[in-house]
Amino acid sequence: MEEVWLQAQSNLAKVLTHQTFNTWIEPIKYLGSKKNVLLLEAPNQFVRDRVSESYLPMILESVQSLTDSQTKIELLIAKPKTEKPKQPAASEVTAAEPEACSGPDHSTNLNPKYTFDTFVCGGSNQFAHAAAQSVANSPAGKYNPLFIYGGVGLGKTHLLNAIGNHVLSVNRKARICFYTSEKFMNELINCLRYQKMDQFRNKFRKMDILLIDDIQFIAGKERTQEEFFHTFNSLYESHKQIVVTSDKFPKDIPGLEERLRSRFEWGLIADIQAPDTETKVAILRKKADADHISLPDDVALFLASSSTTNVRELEGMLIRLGAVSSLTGKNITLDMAREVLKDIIVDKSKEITVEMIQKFVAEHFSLKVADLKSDKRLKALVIPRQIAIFLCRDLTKSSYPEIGERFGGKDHSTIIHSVKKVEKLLSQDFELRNTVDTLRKGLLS
Ligand SMILES: Nc1ncnc2c1ncn2[C@@H]1O[C@H](COP(=O)(O)OP(=O)(O)OP(=O)(O)O)[C@@H](O)[C@H]1O
Repeated sequence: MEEVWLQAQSNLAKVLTHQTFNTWIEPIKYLGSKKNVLLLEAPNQFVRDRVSESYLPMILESVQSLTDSQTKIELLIAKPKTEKPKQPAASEVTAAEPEACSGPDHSTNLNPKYTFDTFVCGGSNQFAHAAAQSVANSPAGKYNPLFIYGGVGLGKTHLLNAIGNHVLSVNRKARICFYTSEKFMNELINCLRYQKMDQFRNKFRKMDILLIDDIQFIAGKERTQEEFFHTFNSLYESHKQIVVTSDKFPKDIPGLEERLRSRFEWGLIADIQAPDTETKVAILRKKADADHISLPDDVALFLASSSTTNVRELEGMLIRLGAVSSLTGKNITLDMAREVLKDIIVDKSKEITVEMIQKFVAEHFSLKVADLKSDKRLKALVIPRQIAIFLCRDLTKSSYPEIGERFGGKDHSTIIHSVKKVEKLLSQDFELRNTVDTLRKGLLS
């Protein structure tokens, strides 16, 4: 059975990111077996709970594909050791002692490029921009917490950094920290692993300004929400400023604890909408000037008229044009932009087919389309297959039986099961959610 566990781990390593694997799967050790039960051991209760909550079905599937469907898993908690915990190997990126646990952290994580000066204010973002400026000018004043929400690539992170950079420019000694909620969670996990929660708490609770990006990712993460809740309370009670961003309004974040939701609503909630064409042109102009790219008006308008509202994508187009221009020595023209961006500025009416999805997903996971259609139960195939099926349901008009037919004649109940499985994982596993988002975006672009 030990061999089985090692093989299951190595199969899981292929489908999970390095970070997830190192944080959750690698620390699980083989303990023994009795009858058809595989006994595994988590280093502590926190890891045990989190793995049970989010990864056990995956682990079980992996183990059963190597043994049989009767195999069960019992995940126990390791007995506390009295000696000092083993230090991680240098190669264990995520298991490295977190910043909070390795002494005072003087770094703010702020991106110096994201300031109010480099932010273009237009109708779509003026409310959030004004709120951010007000907070930057008088932290912990009227608007505490400030909750900024809006779609992907609309400037939330930029504004969050702008607040921090402004405060720092006025007061170099201000204690500011910018964190994504994912980094907050990973640091929490590592501090729990190394039993250094005091340092974690001290670090965050001594801040003058706490800036947390993409707070929606802590939804459903019980322990992270609890710790964030206490951090929030401690800062709020000491009249320190908290600013968070999210892709949704607090009420619309599934899995967000009620007590956090209500706190986010204590202060000011400001949204950022998709930019209109004029704002897109103004952003492109500013970016072109900053990067010394000569951008004619008609080309700026051509880019701005593309259907994307994601400013990051617009910037990407501009950077690509700038690169082609400097490599070929040719000026940017409308014809050149049309040619260079023909794969990016796309015909949105393009119809997505099951075959396109199968090919795209297979390429993404370096698999054969035939493997996706097969009935093989290898872990490295099961998840990509389920994702492909989910995307077919999501992006095409095909019915369950039609999708089943195209996936090697599978029964429609198998297709429904796959769709439901991915739907469930999407709310628990942000790595999987990122993968699905990337695939969806790639197919739509
Ligand atoms: N109004 C704006 N003026 C100037 N640059 C902008 C503006 N809005 C967005 N950008 C730029 O677009 C890029 C994406 O913005 P940002 O990362 O802040 O988006 P976001 O809303 O945080 O996205 P995500 O949801 O992916 O976290 C950044 O390079 C940012 O500088």
